[in-house]
Amino acid sequence: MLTIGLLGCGNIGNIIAKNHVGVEIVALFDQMPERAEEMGRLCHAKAFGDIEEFLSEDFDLVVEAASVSAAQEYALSVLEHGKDLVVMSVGAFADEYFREEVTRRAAALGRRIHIPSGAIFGLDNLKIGQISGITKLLLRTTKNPRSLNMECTERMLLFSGQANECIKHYPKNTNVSVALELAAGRAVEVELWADPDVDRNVHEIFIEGDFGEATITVRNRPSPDNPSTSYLAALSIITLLKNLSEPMRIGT
Ligand SMILES: NC(=O)C1=CN([C@@H]2O[C@H](COP(=O)(O)OP(=O)(O)OC[C@H]3O[C@@H](n4cnc5c(N)ncnc54)[C@H](OP(=O)(O)O)[C@@H]3O)[C@@H](O)[C@H]2O)C=CC1
Ligand SMILES: O=C([O-])CC(=O)C(=O)O
Repeated sequence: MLTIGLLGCGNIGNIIAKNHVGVEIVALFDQMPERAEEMGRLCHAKAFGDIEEFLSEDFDLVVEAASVSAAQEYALSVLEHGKDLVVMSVGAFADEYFREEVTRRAAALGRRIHIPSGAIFGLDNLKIGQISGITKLLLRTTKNPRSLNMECTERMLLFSGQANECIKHYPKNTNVSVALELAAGRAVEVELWADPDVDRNVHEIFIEGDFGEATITVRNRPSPDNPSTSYLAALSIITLLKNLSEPMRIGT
């Protein structure tokens, strides 16, 4: 069975710990050591307070569910320790130089980096953008101000522009925009709205290209323990882990 180490023992980490399928969690790390220890009691895995010791433990793959800065800080080290990597904080790869460095190192070391579909649908066939023209790619994200850690009394446009700029300002809320960018192999326009009248994390994706047009609307339930993060994101990573060791691959 695939063995994993969880880097980040917050909301997504806890959902994985309680619901994982087809993998064994053996090691845990969080910058708040008490969170790793508490989770260790829950899933009988070893909690580490030191990243080097965590990465030196014997397991196959690190699941990062911590933060964009954690992904940037530890990705190379994970690969150097002979482990594959699942990155939830995909905004880390908005930095092209960093992305190329990590990809080069993974190739040299024979390691793999997996990016889950996270809080959206449609990432699979959007990859056709790597071989066929996509002329428009817009993500409109709308969240309750609570999910954005702010207050407002009416619908308000917080950001309009490119994904790689948006993620710098909203690293806890717009990782999906960078996932879209990586899948399609082109820039993504982003609008980020706060709306006190919505109780879901809504992602509307507008795509036009040689294939035709597509519009995808995802109305996500926020996670009970972290309203910034949609519950779908945690389900997505659990499913990715389940599928990693299955012989048949589904989706582009
Ligand atoms: N790709 C996608 O579609 C989506 C991605 N995400 C991203 O997934 C990640 C996890 O989400 P979620 O579980 O809800 O977040 P939480 O904040 O609930 O949990 C993250 C945990 O990781 C810890 N952490 C943060 N930085 C570091 C670090 N440098 N080293 C070790 N531990 C660290 C946090 O500590 P502390 O509380 O002290 O910061 C916290 O305990 C986030 O980056 C989020 O933005 C979320 C939704 C969708
Ligand atoms: O969970 C969501 O709805 C999206 C999110 O926070 C992100 O992409 O960072």
